[in-house]
Amino acid sequence: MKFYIATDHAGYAIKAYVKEVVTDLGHEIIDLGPDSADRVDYPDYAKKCAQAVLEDKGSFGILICGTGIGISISANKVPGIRAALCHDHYTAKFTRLHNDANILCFGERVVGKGVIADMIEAFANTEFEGGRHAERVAKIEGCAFGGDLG
Ligand SMILES: O=C(CO)[C@H](O)[C@H](O)COP(=O)(O)O
Repeated sequence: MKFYIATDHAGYAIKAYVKEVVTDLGHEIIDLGPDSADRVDYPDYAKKCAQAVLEDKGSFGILICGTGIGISISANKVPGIRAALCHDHYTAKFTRLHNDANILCFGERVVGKGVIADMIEAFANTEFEGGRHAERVAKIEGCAFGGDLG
């Protein structure tokens, strides 16, 4: 699998560890910045990662800020992106199974290294289940445009 990763300043410190975990699992990871812990705005990096994931079909993203909230909200403004704010193995597994999430988000100020490694493994090793979930996922884009959900 190929992953793109981006953070804000509050997710910068953990980024090296996350890249190591992804590489150790045998996946590729491309760093979209930032390159220092200087203060930045998370929507800028959410957008960068979301665009990379959409342009590179079949790839996935990892986005990290302090809580994971702002960066996931921002990424989800981009049509076609399903960015999941996860907190544990269960949420990371089920967002692939049921939501076909294409970006994993979490907060550096919220979860520790063990949980992060667990979430990445669950996210990377789980396929979308399809079936009844495919219809629901298809309706998500309807929500994005505020239009017909039927
Ligand atoms: O978690 C976040 C957004 O949801 C940000 O990382 C957080 O708001 C950054 O805060 P500060 O500028 O005080 O470091």
